[in-house]
Amino acid sequence: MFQLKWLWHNLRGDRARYIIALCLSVVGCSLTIINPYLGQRIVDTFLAGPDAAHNLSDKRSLLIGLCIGMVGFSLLRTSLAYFTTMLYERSSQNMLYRVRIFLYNKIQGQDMNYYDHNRTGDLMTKMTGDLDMVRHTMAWIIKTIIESLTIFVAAVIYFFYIDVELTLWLLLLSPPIFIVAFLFAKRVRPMYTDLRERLSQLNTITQENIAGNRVVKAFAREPYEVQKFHDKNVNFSKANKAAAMVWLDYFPYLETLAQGFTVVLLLAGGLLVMDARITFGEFSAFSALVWGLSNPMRNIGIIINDIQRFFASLNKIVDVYYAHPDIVNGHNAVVKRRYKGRIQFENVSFKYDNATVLKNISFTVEPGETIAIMGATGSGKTTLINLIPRFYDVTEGRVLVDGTDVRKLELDELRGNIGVATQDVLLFSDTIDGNIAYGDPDMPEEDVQKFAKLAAAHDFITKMPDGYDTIVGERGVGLSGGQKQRIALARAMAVQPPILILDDTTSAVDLETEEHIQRSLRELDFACTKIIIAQRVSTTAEADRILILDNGRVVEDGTHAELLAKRGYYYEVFMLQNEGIGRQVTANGPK
Ligand SMILES: Nc1ncnc2c1ncn2[C@@H]1O[C@H](COP(=O)(O)OP(=O)(O)OP(=O)(O)O)[C@@H](O)[C@H]1O
Repeated sequence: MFQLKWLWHNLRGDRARYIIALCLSVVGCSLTIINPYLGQRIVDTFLAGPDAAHNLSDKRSLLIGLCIGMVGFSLLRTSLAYFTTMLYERSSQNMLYRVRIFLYNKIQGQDMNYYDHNRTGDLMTKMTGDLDMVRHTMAWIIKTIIESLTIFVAAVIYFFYIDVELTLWLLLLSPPIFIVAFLFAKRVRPMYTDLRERLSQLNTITQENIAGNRVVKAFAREPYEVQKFHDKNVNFSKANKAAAMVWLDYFPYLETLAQGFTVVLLLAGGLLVMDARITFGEFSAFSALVWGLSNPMRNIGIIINDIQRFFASLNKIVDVYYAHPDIVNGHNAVVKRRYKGRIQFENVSFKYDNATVLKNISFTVEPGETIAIMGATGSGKTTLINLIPRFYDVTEGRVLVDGTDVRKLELDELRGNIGVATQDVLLFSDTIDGNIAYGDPDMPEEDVQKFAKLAAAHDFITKMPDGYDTIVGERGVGLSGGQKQRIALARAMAVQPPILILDDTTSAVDLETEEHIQRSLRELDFACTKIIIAQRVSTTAEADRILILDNGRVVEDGTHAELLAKRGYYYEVFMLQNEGIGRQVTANGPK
């Protein structure tokens, strides 16, 4: 069975420990028949046998020996159970640790397409609840199955040894119990798959809500969000109750049948005692061990419930476990090269699923050139630059860096040569220093400050209470939009890449600061090809070339002056913006 194979595979490193735990479970549970046997001897020899009174005075040492034996075996069983549980816990926790690392690496290695199609809340559920269900299976479900089976088999063998007929009478109850259990399992299985899905929706809502709490507050939508959460919570709770109710439908039958063991024992066993076919001691052994038959039957419901949860969780985990990104590292470069920074797009088209976003785009950027990309929102600018570091692969055509198709370049080397400041700025919960030096944690303090100055961030950073050691919260909470952008820009420049991609990075900074940044970008002390997405003519005007995108196509391509002369989209934007900013930029370039 696939699930067991998967568990076995991932138990690597702890297999011996786990097998020992299973063996000890079997040994420990087999010992359960010893005390009823000793009890049987005590009853037959000292309480109910024909020579009981005589034996009580004559064989006192045997009685003491049997009693000590009972206490000794109880202690032995308890110690074994303690040791066994420890082994189960250690092996299952070790496995959980390994699989969690594996899954985390898998998730890290996925491409953008994967993240587009997977909800964060769902991935979090896989990494936490689902993985813990797998651990629970190893440490509890399999253990309980093995122990219940061992006790059942040991009790049946012992019963057969005492009286075959009475044992068969008792076993008559097993087939109906298995039928009821089978019907229950069949009905409850889809419910747990559904339950797992609802849990994931609940987690997704919670995660989105916490991450987006500023938007929620800004729109005063707390009651709406509470209601949304409430709906999902009710949804999950209802599914949980429904699954529990199904169990209650079957529980009375299972419980009655399990109780039936005692009834059959009392009736049939009592008759056999009266017929003197079995002794009182044997009857007492039967009654002491009858739980060995009825308890596993009672546990069946709980075990089936947990197994179904395990199946639902494992199905989710293997989605990640066996997921293969489309964009992979073809080979590992021994020495990472520094590129010159030549970028070519050759007849590039791109589709997200079925929607074509870029159509037949061709252009070349020479090393050291600065190219600006402008266009209406949704025209495909971000998508276009995402193709250079291979966040996505082209659908048609080729993207080349230094004359080589990016799909043939080593991925880490390629990405290591590109500094990106994305449109949505994400800063980590770390110091400002740590955020700027993210691409090179060994970066000296002076360099961090140098790039912060270039990004016009140094002044506001030094005014903060702890300067560069100020911890910025998740998503850069505590900083303004423009401040976050400047830290992200410093982070991108700090790796001194031969290719720098800036996606609307100065949209939230004032014009004066932007000018400072423009100057810095012009005067960078390392060779660098720059691709800048911008909406302001003041940003694009100085670029060596400007591309205008419209609906996924390059509709204008030229210098500032050439595009103004064309009197197309760029000219219109220029006119609109110049009216607003007092004609800072002229048709001959910026002043
Ligand atoms: N991950 C995605 N999955 C599916 N469609 C997407 C995805 N990202 C963007 N799109 C679609 O692709 C088109 C181009 O988006 P893109 O982000 O490249 O535009 P843009 O020009 O950068 O816009 P903006 O200036 O608003 O940032 C849009 O229609 C958008 O809805």
